[in-house]
Amino acid sequence: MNQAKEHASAYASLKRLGPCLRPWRRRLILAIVLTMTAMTAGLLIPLAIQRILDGPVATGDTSGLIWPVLGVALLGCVEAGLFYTRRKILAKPTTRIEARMREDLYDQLQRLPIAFHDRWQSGQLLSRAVADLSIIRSFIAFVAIFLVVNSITLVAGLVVLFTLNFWLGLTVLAGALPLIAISTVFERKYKVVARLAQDQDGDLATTVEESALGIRVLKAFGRGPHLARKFAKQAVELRGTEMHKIRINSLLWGAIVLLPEIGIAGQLLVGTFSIADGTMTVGTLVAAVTIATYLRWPTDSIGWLLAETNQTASAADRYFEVMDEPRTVADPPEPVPPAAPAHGYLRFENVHFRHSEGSKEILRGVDLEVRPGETVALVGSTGSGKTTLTALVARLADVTGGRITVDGVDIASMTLADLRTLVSMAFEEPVLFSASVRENIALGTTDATDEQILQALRIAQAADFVGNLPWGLDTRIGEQGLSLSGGQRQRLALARAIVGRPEILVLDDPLSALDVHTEAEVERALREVLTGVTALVVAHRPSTVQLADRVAMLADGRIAAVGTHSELLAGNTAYRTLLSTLDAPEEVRT
Ligand SMILES: Nc1ncnc2c1ncn2[C@@H]1O[C@H](COP(=O)(O)OP(=O)(O)OP(=O)(O)O)[C@@H](O)[C@H]1O
Repeated sequence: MNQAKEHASAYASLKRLGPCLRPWRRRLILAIVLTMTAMTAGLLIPLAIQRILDGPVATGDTSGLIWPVLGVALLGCVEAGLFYTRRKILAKPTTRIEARMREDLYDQLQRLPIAFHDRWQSGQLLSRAVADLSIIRSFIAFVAIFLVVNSITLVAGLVVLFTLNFWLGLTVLAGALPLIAISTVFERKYKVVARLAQDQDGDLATTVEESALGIRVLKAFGRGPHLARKFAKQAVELRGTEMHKIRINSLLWGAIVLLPEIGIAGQLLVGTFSIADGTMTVGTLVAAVTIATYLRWPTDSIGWLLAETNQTASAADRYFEVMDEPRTVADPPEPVPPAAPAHGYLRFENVHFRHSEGSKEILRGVDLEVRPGETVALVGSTGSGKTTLTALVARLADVTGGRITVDGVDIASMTLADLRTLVSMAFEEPVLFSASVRENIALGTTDATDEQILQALRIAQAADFVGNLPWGLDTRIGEQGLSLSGGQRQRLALARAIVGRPEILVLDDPLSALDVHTEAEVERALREVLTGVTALVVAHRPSTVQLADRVAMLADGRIAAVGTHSELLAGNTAYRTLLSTLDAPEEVRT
């Protein structure tokens, strides 16, 4: 990409922040005006000094000294007061803008399809939600304002200098121009390294997060040292990139210190000769040097501010990368309400599914009906697509062909909220959140009463152990419920699935983590719930098959056989073979 294109793309990225800033534009403009006024006050101080030196100091007449001195003090107070006010009036908009963008990002993450989350590392999302948004906040609060103000101050200061004395102005300009050119070159290099550091930071966050979540697996397999080495390697890479950033910055700062000093030396040289031949006053030289010193921050900062601007452009790119992801699983433009009253009649009609364009088709024409109140167990060899099929019922992904209906209404034509009131799920891996038991169960339905929660816990055989927790329903369960046993977590996940009394229950083998005794208890309880509900249950164990009225066998992306367990056992060789590969007590197989 050439330089013009790069600038255009950084500008385009920053321009996209416009709508986020629009509600606060008056305050932002006021902040720029206040900062401009403060800088002007600062620029006037050297002119007052010139008056003092060429007046009272040169003539020895101190009678008129009071006004310029008061003027300097007043200008100082105005400058300080305006800087304070700028910070104060910007605090609210910048933190609000950051919070709003963070909320929007979180909302987008909730609405993006599972396929997106399968593709993206969570650490990358975390670093976008935290580090990148804080870069954007500091850009709005500081960098953007000073980029405008410092550029104007630089031009205004040079105009004042040229007005004081042409040659003094030229000397400062001769120092400033190469500095700005050098800064611009460094800034371009810095941008590339800054983006690399942001991405590496995201990778590092992913490793830390995954190691924290998977700590049990890592310990059990003794993989801690391996992960530690991976982490150390990533940390060293990030350090290398940060060192590269520091090297670029050091060279820039070298130029930033050297060139203005040379400019001041030049001013002193020109000024002293001019004073000697009587074409300049001492006051003018001191004023010019003071202005040149005052212009050092606006000059020095241009490169750094441009680098920060580029860093913000890449933070904005990273933010909008996520925000631009299409919400492929979304409400239809003209939703159809579910049938009323709902019966929970679930039908798969020639359902096809593939994960992405061109990838292998996992489901290749699934036809299956689950009648109201019926429980159908879904069996199939590993990788045959059972989990995929169940995920389609709650639209965690959308079918790529055919359709799924509930009571004759295509689920793709309902709102997601309506569909997810009708359909509830429990997964093989029960995920619990860092919250109270009550909050974890109430995820299943937003307006659950304590009575409904307790009823769901009783059915899932979880009421006793929850009752024994130190604060009952209010007990906070650790991150992902790690302080509970696998069986306890699974029972809470089941309670969550049934608390909203859905018409259709989809269970992706939620019994797999339970011991034989507890599994039997939950199965007994489930039988009660399943009476009034349509259920599709993925079964990995023959004992789970016992829950079902009928069994559907998935093979080669289609339903290869449907019938009762005994029918299939008696008449289907493939079913018998499949069951023989599953882990089960002998008595269940017959
Ligand atoms: N995100 C994904 N992208 C591409 N392929 C995937 C993805 N997730 C799963 N698959 C593939 O889809 C196929 C079906 O997977 P699925 O998890 O539905 O099988 P399953 O029958 O539930 O298996 P198991 O009994 O082992 O749980 C597998 O071949 C799997 O590798």
